[in-house]
Amino acid sequence: MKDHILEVEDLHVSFHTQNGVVNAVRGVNFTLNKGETLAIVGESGSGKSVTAKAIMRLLPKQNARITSGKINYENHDLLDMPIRKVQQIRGSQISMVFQDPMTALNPTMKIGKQIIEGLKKHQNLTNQQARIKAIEMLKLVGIPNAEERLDSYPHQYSGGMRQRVVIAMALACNPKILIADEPTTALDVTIQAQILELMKALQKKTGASIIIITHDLGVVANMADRVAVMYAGEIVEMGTVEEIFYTPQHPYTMGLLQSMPKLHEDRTKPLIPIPGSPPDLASLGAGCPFAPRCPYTMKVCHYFAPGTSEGTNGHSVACWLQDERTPKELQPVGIGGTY
Ligand SMILES: Nc1ncnc2c1ncn2[C@@H]1O[C@H](COP(=O)(O)OP(=O)(O)OP(=O)(O)O)[C@@H](O)[C@H]1O
Repeated sequence: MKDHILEVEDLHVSFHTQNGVVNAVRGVNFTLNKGETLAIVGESGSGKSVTAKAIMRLLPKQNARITSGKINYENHDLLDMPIRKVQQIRGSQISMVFQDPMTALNPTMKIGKQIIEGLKKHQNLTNQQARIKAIEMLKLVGIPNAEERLDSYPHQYSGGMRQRVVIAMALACNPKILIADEPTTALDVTIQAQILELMKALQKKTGASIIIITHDLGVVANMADRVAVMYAGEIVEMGTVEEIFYTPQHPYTMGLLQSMPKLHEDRTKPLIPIPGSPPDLASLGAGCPFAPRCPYTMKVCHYFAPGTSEGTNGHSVACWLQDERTPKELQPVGIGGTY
């Protein structure tokens, strides 16, 4: 696996719903390197969270099906592993932080007890050792009066403090991978910056790899080494953060760059939304799913889905415009820019 800690290969996930089968993730491939941060971006409903939940085997049993694919973690396929084994890995080697910290916290249990239980379960510590470590973790994430705060309930913490606790819990066992799904979306800008700094500092300390799912290009610029852009259940472009920001190749990526907030830009400046809306994942046609919204569409786009072309350094794009048979003059001039 070279320096890869995680390899996702041809992942397909569908949901059985009243409206038919929703193909939420359609052939996703990516690798995560040791110590790197990979951002997954895309509009709502593009399959970001479903991809993350598939890695953690946290999809709802009732209607979700992983129809094919492999998720290799340290040379073992997580999809082929008994769930008990996955549960051991989850929380100790791969941790997840969600947008709403209350999904990870039990409202009726004191914060200290929740952290201590997790530590005892995954690290075989005694009560006393786990308590010391819990205080240490709360201090590390900047909770004042950590020792006293162990005895508080989640509702006695502010939203930002609760998310710090969740990050402390997620990192308490030194996971090798942290998956953060919109971890700061619900928080105000100052707290958001503090939480991101905290994640980076902890990553530096532990060497963990991070997958961060976000709508915010400021967060991407601040955190990511590489970026995967998702649309309609597929990764349509993937590259380093510089490639994605400065030389985007997929018209969808270009549209996203104009429609999402950026770090150093006046945040009151109006954003330009991508016209139209994402396709119905229960009834996708044969062509490129972005074709109905694409300003550069060609005839072929409506009939055949594009393959993925690999550029330099792993910058890949799934778009007919980048096909070698497409005349260069039809290719859009990149709408990159500052971030
Ligand atoms: N429990 C579910 N039952 C049925 N369909 C679902 C379920 N969860 C997700 N989906 C489908 O999968 C698609 C992708 O969902 P996902 O949550 O991955 O989107 P996302 O890119 O993370 O969006 P957001 O940014 O809003 O979180 C959705 O559009 C929806 O159609």
